[in-house]
Amino acid sequence: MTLSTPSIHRGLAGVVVDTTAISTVIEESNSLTYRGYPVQELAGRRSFEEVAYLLWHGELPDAGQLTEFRARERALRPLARTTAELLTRLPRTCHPMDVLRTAVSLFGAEDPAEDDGSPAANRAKSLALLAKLPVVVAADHRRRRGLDPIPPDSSLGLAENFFHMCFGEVPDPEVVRCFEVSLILYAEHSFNASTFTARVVTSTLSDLYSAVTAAVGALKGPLHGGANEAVMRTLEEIGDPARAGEWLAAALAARRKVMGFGHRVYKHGDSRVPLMQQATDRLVALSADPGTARLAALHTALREAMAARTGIHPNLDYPAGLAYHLMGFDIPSFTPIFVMSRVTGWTAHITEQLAHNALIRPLGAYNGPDQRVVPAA
Ligand SMILES: CC(=O)SCCNC(=O)CCNC(=O)[C@H](O)C(C)(C)COP(=O)(O)OP(=O)(O)OC[C@H]1O[C@@H](n2cnc3c(N)ncnc32)[C@H](O)[C@@H]1OP(=O)(O)O
Ligand SMILES: O=C([O-])CC(=O)C(=O)O
Repeated sequence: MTLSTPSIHRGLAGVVVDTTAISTVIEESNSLTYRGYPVQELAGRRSFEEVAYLLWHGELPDAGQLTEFRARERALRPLARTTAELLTRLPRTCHPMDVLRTAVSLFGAEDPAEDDGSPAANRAKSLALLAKLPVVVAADHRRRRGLDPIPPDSSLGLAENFFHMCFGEVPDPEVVRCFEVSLILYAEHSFNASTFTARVVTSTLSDLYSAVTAAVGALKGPLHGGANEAVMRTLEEIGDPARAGEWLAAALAARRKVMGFGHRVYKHGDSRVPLMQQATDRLVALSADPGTARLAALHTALREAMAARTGIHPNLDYPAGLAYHLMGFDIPSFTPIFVMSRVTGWTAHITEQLAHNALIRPLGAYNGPDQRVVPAA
């Protein structure tokens, strides 16, 4: 008997698994829209809080809705004392993504409505995550330096407050704006690996915290969100703009993946890169550090060498990695900052999955041994 070979889609490349009304990449114009609005226009004209509202509600808020939304986000920031204490007991050497993953899990454990999957309950949980995750990331950023946490300041917007909780001060408004642009560009990207992870967990009718915990784990990997940290480590490894070409030749010969380059969907360049690169260039111009010009030259040299040798374009993580370094964050906090933003997209997808749920359960083509008899023990 001959069995017909099923077609295999390794990595689900090119497979359309469901519909979504949240965002789309438009191939012809190489653009990305959130709920129909070009992300570049949103980044130029709106705050990150407005974009979060848009992703969750489908429309931008009017003035009254925005005022209420901002007030609720600010009120939800403080962590429960038990959660804050538990997080400080994690090893100081663990990666901040481990801290964040644990934090989301703890938020679920402390929420009496954890298993209420109604749209209203999930919206409230999503807003609480948006408000609390920056507090966790900032406290951990300080813990790594042996410093006490700075409590959230409800007079400050989300981005400004995050800087204040990390460094005790709010930087130049242009720096805050570059940060906000990065949060808006990172917020949502359709069925990427971490969002798909959240949808898989949700499809079993598990709770929102479990889905977000799993998504944090998926984003940590260097082929996905972890690449923004890997970009800075690559630049550190190369060290000198003059070495970029030689380093790249050796990396490609060793079949190493160059972090911050390539994309599963964009094959002609990531639509978000030009705007993020513009923000990064602005940060370079604002920097008072004498080493910045050399670092920026190295960043450009590697991009140009990669284009010349492979034709592979940078993805959003390439300019964002350098931008976060220039803003003063240490490398391990780059992917956690991505989480602070992407939690908006994940939770929008969780709501959408629940509204039209079907258990996500693909098939595998078995290629193990033929059926055999268990030998007697
Ligand atoms: C926000 C984000 O998550 S954006 C993505 C962040 N991730 C990274 O920057 C990690 C580096 N990039 C990569 O590993 C890949 O480009 C991915 C995982 C993002 C996309 O991968 P895929 O769509 O599966 O493409 P795939 O890995 O098959 O690449 C096609 C070819 O280009 C090569 N290629 C793709 N990206 C890179 C890269 N960054 N460095 C070197 N070669 C690369 C592959 O080796 C492959 O070559 P081959 O056909 O000779 O084997
Ligand atoms: O879409 C992807 O595969 C990865 C990505 O760029 C993102 O999640 O922002």
